Amino acid sequence: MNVIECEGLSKKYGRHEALRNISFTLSENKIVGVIGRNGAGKTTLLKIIAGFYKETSGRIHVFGEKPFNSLLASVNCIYIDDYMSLPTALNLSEILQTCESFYPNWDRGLAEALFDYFQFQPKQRHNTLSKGKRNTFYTIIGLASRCPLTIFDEPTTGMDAAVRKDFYRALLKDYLAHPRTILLSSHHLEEIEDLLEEVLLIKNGETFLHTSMDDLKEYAIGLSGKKEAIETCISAESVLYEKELGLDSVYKVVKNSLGVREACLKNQVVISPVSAQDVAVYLTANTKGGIDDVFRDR
Ligand SMILES: Nc1ncnc2c1ncn2[C@@H]1O[C@H](COP(=O)(O)OP(=O)(O)OP(=O)(O)O)[C@@H](O)[C@H]1O
Repeated sequence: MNVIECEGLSKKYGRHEALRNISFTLSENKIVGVIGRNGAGKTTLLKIIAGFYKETSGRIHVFGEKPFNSLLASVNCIYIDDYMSLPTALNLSEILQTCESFYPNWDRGLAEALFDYFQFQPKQRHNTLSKGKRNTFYTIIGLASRCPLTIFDEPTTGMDAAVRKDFYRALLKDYLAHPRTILLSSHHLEEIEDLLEEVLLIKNGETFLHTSMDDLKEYAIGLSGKKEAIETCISAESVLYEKELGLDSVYKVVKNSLGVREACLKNQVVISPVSAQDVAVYLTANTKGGIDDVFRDR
C-alpha cells in the first residue's frame, strides 16, 4: 500500500516558490531519509505531508486522503521537530499522559522507559529544558506514539553524540518490532544511512532523486590521476565534483558506470568509492567545485 502519493506538488510563500513540481510515491513500512541543503524545502514538504500546510498546486494523498485538515491524517501521523508547541502549563509527565489519550497506538511502557533512561524529571517543564534535552523529549513522544506515519524533521538538533546514537538505536529497535513508515530529515546522512531503506533528495525545491540507500551508495565513484587521462575516460556532464590535487593531477567524482570503470583501468586512473553522504552533498551542490570555486583565480 502507498502511504504517500505526491504528483506535481508546488508550494509558494507569497511569490517565493519553495517547492516545485514534486512527484514521488512512498510505500508503507520503510524508513526514508529526506535529504537536502539548507532551504531546499524539506520542512515545507514534511509539513504538507503532515497536513500542517496546504499545497499551492498539485496533488498529495496521505493514506488515500488530502492531508490538509484531514482527521485521518492527524490521527495516523505525528510530526516532530524542534519547535513543538506544547502547552507550558503541563509538566513533562502530564504531556505524556495527554499524548496517550490522543494517539491510539501509544506505548506507555516505552515512553516511561525512555523517560527514565534519559533522566527526565516528571515535574519539569519542556520550555525550561536545554535544546538537546527538549529535542530528546520530543523524540520520546515521536517513538511512543507509534503512528503509522512518523515524521522526524531534524530531530537530533542540539543532542550530543551519545544521545543521537541512542535515539537512532531506539528508532531502529522500535521500528523492527513495530514496522511503520518513518520519514527522517537530517543534514547528517552518514549518521542515519544504516537506518534508511530509501532516500528522497530535495534540491532547490524539487525532487532531485528518489532511490534506495543501496543505489545511492553505488551512485558515484571518485577518480584520481592525470587530468588528460581522466578526461579521456569521462564526459564533462557526468562530473559531480572536482578538485585539483597538483599541477596536472585532479580528483573528480563522476556517475558510476561500467564503461567509465573500464576506461579508467586502461588509462591508469585510480578509482575510489564515494560515501553516500558525499554523493548527497555533490548532487545537491550548485557548483562542481564547492567552496573551492570561491577561491579560484584569487
Ligand atoms: N513561512 C515562510 N514564509 C516564507 N518563506 C518561507 C517560509 N517557510 C520557509 N520559507 C522558505 O522556503 C524555502 C524552503 O524552506 P524550508 O524550511 O522548507 O527548507 P529546509 O530544507 O527545511 O531548510 P533547513 O535545512 O535549513 O531547515 C526557503 O527558501 C525558506 O526561506
